[in-house]
Amino acid sequence: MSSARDKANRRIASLQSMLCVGLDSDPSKIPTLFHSMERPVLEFNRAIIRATGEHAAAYKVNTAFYESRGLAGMRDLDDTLQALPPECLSIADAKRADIGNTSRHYAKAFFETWPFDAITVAPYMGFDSLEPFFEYDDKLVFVLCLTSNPGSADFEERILDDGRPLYRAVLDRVRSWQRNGNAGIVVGATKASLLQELRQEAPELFFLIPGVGAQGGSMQEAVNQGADPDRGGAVVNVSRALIFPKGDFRSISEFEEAVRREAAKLHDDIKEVL
Ligand SMILES: O=c1ccn([C@@H]2O[C@H](COP(=O)(O)O)[C@@H](O)[C@H]2O)c(=O)[nH]1
Repeated sequence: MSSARDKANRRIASLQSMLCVGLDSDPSKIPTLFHSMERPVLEFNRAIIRATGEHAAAYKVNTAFYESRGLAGMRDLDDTLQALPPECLSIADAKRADIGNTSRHYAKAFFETWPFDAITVAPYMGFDSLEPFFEYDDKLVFVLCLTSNPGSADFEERILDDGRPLYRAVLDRVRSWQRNGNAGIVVGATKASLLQELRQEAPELFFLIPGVGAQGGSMQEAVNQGADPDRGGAVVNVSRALIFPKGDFRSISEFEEAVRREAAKLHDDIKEVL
C-alpha cells in the first residue's frame, strides 16, 4: 500500500476528519494585516496552518497561486511545504502531464525536489504521460476524472461510442494503472449524485473532492457519497470559504480564531457523517 495513502487513511481515522485545506493564497485576497510583513503569503499560510492543524487530514497547495508570482512565489511554495504538519497528506494541485520524457521531470519536481505526497494530473495524453507519476508507488496520483466546474460537460461528460461517459472510461483506466494502491481520482463535490456512482464503481481508489463552499458543494454530501466502505479513502477540499473568512481583523490571532472556527465547523460536519 502506498505510504502516502496509508498516512492519509491513518490521519482520517485518528481525527475523524477528511478536511483538506486548500492553500489558494491569492495575495489580493489575504487580509491587510499581513501586507506589511516581509513575506505576506508565507506568513498567511503559516497562520492558516496553525488555525487548521488540529482539524485537517490534508493540505492542497494549488501551484498556480505560487507560479504566477515567479521566484518569490516558488520560495513561498517551498517554505509552505516545509511548514505543513508531517502527519497530514500534502497535495500539489499542479494538474500536470506531458509526453513521458517531460512528465518524468514533472514527477521529479513534485515528488522529489518538492517532496509532496500527492499530485493532480490530467489524463488527456494517456498512459505514457502518466506512467512516470505512477512509478512513484509510495505517493498518490490524483487523475482528473469528473471535475467540479460547469465545463466538465464539454468533454468529461460526453458519451463515447461504447455508451460510457468519458469520465467513466478515465475511471476504468485509472483502476488498471495503479501500483501499490497509489491511484486516485478528482471528482467535484458539485457532482454529488455521480460521486456516489463512481465510489460504488471503484471502492479501492482514493478520492480528492474539491468544490465545497465557494462552488456550492456540501461537505456532508461529499463525505457521505465519497467515503470508501471503511469510511476513509477520500479528502474533501475547501479553499476560499475557509481561508478567507469575512470580517475586519485587528490582529493575526483574531484572524486565526475566525479560520479555526470555520475549520471546526467543517470538522463537526464530517464527524456527524463518518
Ligand atoms: O475539479 C476540480 C479540480 C480542482 N479544483 C481546485 O480545488 C480548489 C477549489 O477551491 P474553492 O475555493 O474551494 O472553490 C481550487 O484550487 C481549484 O483549482 C476544483 O475546484 N475543481
